[in-house]
Amino acid sequence: ESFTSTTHLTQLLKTEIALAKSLETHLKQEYERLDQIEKFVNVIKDEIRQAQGNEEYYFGNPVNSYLFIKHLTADWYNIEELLPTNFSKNLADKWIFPSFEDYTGSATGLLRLQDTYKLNTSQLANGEISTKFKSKRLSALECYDLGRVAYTSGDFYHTLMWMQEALDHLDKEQNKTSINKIDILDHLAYATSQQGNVEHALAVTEELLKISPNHIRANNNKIYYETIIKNRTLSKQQRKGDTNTNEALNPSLLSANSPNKNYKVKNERPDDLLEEHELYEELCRQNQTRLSPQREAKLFCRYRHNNHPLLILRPVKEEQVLDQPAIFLFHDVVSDAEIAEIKSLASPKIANYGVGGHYEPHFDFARKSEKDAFSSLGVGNRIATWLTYMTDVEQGGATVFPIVGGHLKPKKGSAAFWYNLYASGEGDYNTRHAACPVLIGNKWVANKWIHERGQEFRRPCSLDPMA
Ligand SMILES: O=C(O)CCC(=O)C(=O)O
Ligand SMILES: [Fe+2]
Repeated sequence: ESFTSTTHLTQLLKTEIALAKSLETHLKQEYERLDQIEKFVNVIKDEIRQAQGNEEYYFGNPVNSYLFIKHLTADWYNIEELLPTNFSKNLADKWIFPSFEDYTGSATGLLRLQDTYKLNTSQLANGEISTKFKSKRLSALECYDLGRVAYTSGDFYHTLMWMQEALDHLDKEQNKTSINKIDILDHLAYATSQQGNVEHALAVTEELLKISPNHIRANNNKIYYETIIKNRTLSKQQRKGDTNTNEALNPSLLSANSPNKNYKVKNERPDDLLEEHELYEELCRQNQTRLSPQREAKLFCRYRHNNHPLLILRPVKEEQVLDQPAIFLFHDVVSDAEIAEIKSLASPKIANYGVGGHYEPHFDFARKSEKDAFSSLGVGNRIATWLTYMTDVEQGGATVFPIVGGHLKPKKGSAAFWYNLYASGEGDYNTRHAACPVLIGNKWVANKWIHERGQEFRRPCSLDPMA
């Protein structure tokens, strides 16, 4: 019978071999897929174990909260693709997930903290935010992903730092499969050249080509970088009339410089920062107002009652923290119960700052050019600000006054007070202020703006514009 003829069976054996091979490949892919999902589950289970019941402390660490948002966005998007259709849709219908903007926002917040508080990339990546606060050491992939966010927004200053860091971590990692060295080198070379280090970009590109000689972009870039260096050298030679061969033209010399061996590269922060912004950051790094002894001598603390019967029984602790403009702190003016109540009232006057959360320098009053700023309210301009601090902030998050050098550290239950307008109704430009990024902890504030209407007797007008 032909069905059992040896020739036929031999033919079918080939089929079986192909089947076994194909199934094995499939199984291998399935194991890899499940392995990836399992790794992700383990990461987030570990995170839950650390965060649950300890939320304030855990999320008060900027690296922890950045990674947390990343797990629920970028990382989850990658895992989603490994799951059956509708799996994630069913979850998304039931639960709130952060958006991709939340992810890039928290990355930007982390990079902002790095700039404002001059945090060293390696220390941050090793989880050493400060001597007191530690978090986990970032993996090469996590460093790379942070660099990717910077790269996508055209921020090559931070891309360079984080790709370099990713490379250093990769060298030390046992399990190197998490991220491809080629991808890191590719980004590093580009960021490096964008930051003006063409020779180094060429060295990095050559390092990449050693691993992947046929990498198309790298090959093109190599030619491009070499051309730049050559033209630059030529023009230098023309200027000097110098005919010596420049060292930079010798590619073997360049590739001898391994890009991950502490190669000194120029990485300057873009210098389009406003002078005010530099002042603001500088003030954020200080931990107090710096005043001359003469000015400091004018400041005072006292109990204040304004002849109000209740306040006579229990006067308010008043501390003047700045003379010009006069800024006061009133201590222990709101109770925990009141704070809880205020926090529950979602309103634009209440702010909760997250990772790197801040508020750039601004005035609370409307300038003359902004004629209609508060017209819909019909209450006039903001005469004064009463800013209640509803949390202590472990590190950072001060309210600073860049023009006059004021620095107020948030203190739970205290409130800051200052006049934005002179009695004439003119704005006091020295009241320009900002909220520094929160480095560690959580910051809640409530603003009470006191408007002009209704204050006519309490603070009568003056005709002197600066009174
Ligand atoms: O949060 C702060 O320290 C200041 C907030 C502020 O200036 C504002 O909300 O207008
Ligand atoms: Fe303000």
